[in-house]
Amino acid sequence: IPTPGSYLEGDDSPIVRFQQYLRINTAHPNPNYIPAVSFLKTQALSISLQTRVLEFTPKKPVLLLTWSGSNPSLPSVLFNSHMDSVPAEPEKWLHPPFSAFKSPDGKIYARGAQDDKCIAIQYLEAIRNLKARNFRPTRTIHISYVPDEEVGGFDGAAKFVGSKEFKELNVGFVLDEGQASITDMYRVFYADRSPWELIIKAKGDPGHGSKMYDNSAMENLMKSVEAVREFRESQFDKVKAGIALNSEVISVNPVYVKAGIPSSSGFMMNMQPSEAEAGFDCRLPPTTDPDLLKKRIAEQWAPSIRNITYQIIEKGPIKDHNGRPLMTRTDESNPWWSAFTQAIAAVGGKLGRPEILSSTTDSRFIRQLGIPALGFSPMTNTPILLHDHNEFLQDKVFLKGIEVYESIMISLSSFLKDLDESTPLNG
Ligand SMILES: CSCC[C@H](NC=O)C(=O)O
Ligand SMILES: [Zn+2]
Ligand SMILES: [Zn+2]
Repeated sequence: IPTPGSYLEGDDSPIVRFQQYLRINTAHPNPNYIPAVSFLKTQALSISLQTRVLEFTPKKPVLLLTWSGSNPSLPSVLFNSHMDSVPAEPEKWLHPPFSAFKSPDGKIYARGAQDDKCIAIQYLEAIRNLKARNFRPTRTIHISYVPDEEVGGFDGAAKFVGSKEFKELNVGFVLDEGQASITDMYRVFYADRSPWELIIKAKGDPGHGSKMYDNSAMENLMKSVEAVREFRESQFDKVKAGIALNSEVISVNPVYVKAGIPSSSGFMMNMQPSEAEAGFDCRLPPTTDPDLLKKRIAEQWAPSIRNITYQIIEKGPIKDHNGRPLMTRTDESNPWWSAFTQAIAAVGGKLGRPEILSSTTDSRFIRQLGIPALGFSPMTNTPILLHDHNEFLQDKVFLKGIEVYESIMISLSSFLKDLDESTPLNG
C-alpha cells in the first residue's frame, strides 16, 4: 500500500488521488489534520489555486482554496468539506479502513469514502478539468476544508463562518455534504435537524436490594425513560405509517444509562443507588417549536416532583438571526436553487424531492447567517454507509460525481441574475 503523498508512475488519476487522501487517517478521537492539509494544499497548488491556512484553534486548521472569478465583486460560491471522519473498527471490515483498497469490481473501501472525502477530491478534480478546458468562472469559487464536523464543528466551521476572513469572502451560496442515494436519483438537503443532548438525572432513597419501596432513584429514572419511550413511539409511528419521513419528526434515542454502586466484580447487586442518570440524543426538525419540547421535557419527561433534574445542551441553532427556521428555499425564488437544478439536469441527472437531513452538518452555521446552503454528495445507486462498517464508493460513481461538480461550478459561478438582497433565501 503506497503511503499518502507517494507518487508512483501511473498514479496520475482522480481515483488514485482519492485513494491517497483516504489513506490519511483523520478519524476521531485523535484526528491529525496536518498531513490532510498538506496533501490537499499540494493538490490545489498543482492546479494553480490560491491557498490559505486559517487556524482558529491550535491543531485544527481550515484550508481555504480560491479560484478567482472574472467579476470578483459578485457574491462568491463556497464548496465545503470536512477533513475528519468517525472512527472505524478494523476487525469488522472486509479490508483495512485506511487502505482504500479497490476491489476488482471497482469499489473503494475506506472510512470517509462517502463521508465525506469523496467530495473533497471531486471539487478539486472538477476544477482541474474546467481549467484544462480554459473555463473561467465569473463569480469567485472557494473551497473550504474544515476540521471537527463529526464532533459538532464548534472548533471548525462554526469559528470559520464567524470570522472576518469568512465575511471578506462575500459568500452568496454554499454547497456542503449530503448523503448517498440508493436509487438513480440524486438527493439534496435544504435543512438539517438540530441536535440537542438531553441528560436526565434522578435522585431517590437508597436501600437494601431486597426491599420494595417507593421513590428510589432507579424507579424515578425508569418513569422518565418510559415517558420518553412513549413520545419516541408516537414519532416513530408516524414514520412507520408513512405520514412523515424519518427526518421530519423529532427523534429521541437513549444513548447511555449510568447508575449503580461499583463492586470488585461489577456492581453491588444488593444496593439500590441514590442517583441514576440517562442520556438522550434528540434531533429537532427546523419547524419544531423548541419551547413546546422544553415544556414537555419539564412536565412529562423530567418533572422535579419526581426528584428529577435535567440538562439540555443545544448543539446548534434552529432559527436564524431573524427567527426564521434554518431552511434553504428550494423554489424559483432562490436563483441559486434554479442554477443548481439546471446543472444537475445538464449532465442527465435526476434529482429527488428536496429533503431535510436526519443528522446534522456544518451547513447549519451557514444558514444561521442567512446564507443559503444545500447538502449534496453526488452518489446514486449507492448503499448509505456513512459511519458504518465497510464504507465504500464505486469508482464509476466517484468519477461521475466529478462531472456533476463541473456542471454545478459552471452554472453557479456564471449565472448573472441579479440577487435581490431583500429577498430571503432561507426560511
Ligand atoms: C452535535 S452536532 C454533531 C454532528 C454530527 N454530524 C455527523 O454525523 C451528527 O451527529 O449529526
Ligand atoms: Zn460528514
Ligand atoms: Zn459523518
